[in-house]
Amino acid sequence: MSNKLVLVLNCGSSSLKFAIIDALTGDDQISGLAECFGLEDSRIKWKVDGKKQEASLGAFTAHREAVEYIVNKILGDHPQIAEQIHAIGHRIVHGGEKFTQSVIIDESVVQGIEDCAALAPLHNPAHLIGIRASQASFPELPQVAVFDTAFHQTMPEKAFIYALPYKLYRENAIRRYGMHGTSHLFVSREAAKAIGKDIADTNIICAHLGNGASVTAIKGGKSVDTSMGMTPLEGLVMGTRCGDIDPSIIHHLVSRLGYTLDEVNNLMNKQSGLLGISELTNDCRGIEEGYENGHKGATLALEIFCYRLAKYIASYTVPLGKLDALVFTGGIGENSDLIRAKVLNLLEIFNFEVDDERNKAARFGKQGQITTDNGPIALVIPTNEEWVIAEDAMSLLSK
Ligand SMILES: Nc1ncnc2c1ncn2[C@@H]1O[C@H](COP(=O)(O)OP(=O)(O)O)[C@@H](O)[C@H]1O
Ligand SMILES: CC(=O)OP(=O)(O)O
Ligand SMILES: [Mg+2]
Repeated sequence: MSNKLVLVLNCGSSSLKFAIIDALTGDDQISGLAECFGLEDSRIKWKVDGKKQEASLGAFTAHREAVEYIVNKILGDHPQIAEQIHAIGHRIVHGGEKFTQSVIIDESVVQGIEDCAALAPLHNPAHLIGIRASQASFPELPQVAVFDTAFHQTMPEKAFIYALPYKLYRENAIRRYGMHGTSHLFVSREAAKAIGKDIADTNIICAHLGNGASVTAIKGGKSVDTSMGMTPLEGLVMGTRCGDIDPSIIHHLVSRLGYTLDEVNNLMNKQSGLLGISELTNDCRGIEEGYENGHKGATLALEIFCYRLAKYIASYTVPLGKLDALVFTGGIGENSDLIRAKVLNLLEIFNFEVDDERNKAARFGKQGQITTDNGPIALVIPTNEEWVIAEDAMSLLSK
């Protein structure tokens, strides 16, 4: 059978991740990242057959130029790959309540994504630019939207309604939506396979720890609670995002300390989290290095990150009742044996017993159990959001 390749685009506010991926096997033929949009040194990096390449995109360029570069230069150099692309799959962070599953993009879908932009102002406008650019570059190919929020649409009202006047939900769609759904879905399915259980009978807590981070309680394959909220700001401590804080701090910053609302938004999204606490870096590798060298800020940031995460994990035993596996994924979850061990030790009440050898072995893309066989199971499962997007695109198009 000929390969069914899908070009997957994940447009962020200042970057674009892409992959050309086989929907059947999940293997990527080409993958890369265009970054520093709008700055003097916008650039693109990619990998073909394990070989890394890099180029400048030109000063002050952004999504459109990046898509054009992918089409004209990268695919131009690899026509045998280009001609096997059947569809474009777009990661869309916010689909509100309108999109409960992936859809083929038409003008009404574009309008729907635009309608959700107020709920994800950093993400959805960038996705729309990516959709328009790839429609222009690939007019003959179908485009599919895959939503981060869709997986969490199974949450019950008690998990998604804020304790605000109900009218704000009814009239303004203000509620918790949750993100990283594509990752939580993939990882929970793989975890069920790894422990030899049917996903329908499985209770899993999944911690996706990347630049953004969220934890989800998954019962019978369905999301029943998750830590991100109306936007990706709620919940855990993240690279540059604060996660949960007392909402009155916003009023205090504006009325007493003279911040504008835009400055507060920027502060909480881009200057907080690991970066804000450590006063060193948002990158977990740098935080770990600081911690090893006795850097006070990095040590505190690491401690708060693990403490908040452990508290969330413990609280998700409430909707689940019982736990078959705790799963770590995302750049931090897949690589930081230090953070995993710290979190499992904080969860002592559940009797997790870290197996140091297994914990060290499950890094850099390797899946595995990281606890001993004497207690509850914690696993590392590398995520693959791009594969889910490619699979969804091909299965929608074959209907
Ligand atoms: N070996 C490692 N040890 C600890 N943290 C790591 C390691 N490799 C990557 N990370 C961390 O993973 C995070 C990025 O995760 P990733 O899932 O790639 O993010 P994104 O949300 O952009 O997809 C960064 O904080 C990075 O420092
Ligand atoms: C929703 C979100 O936080 O995405 P990312 O982790 O890619 O920033
Ligand atoms: Mg990611």
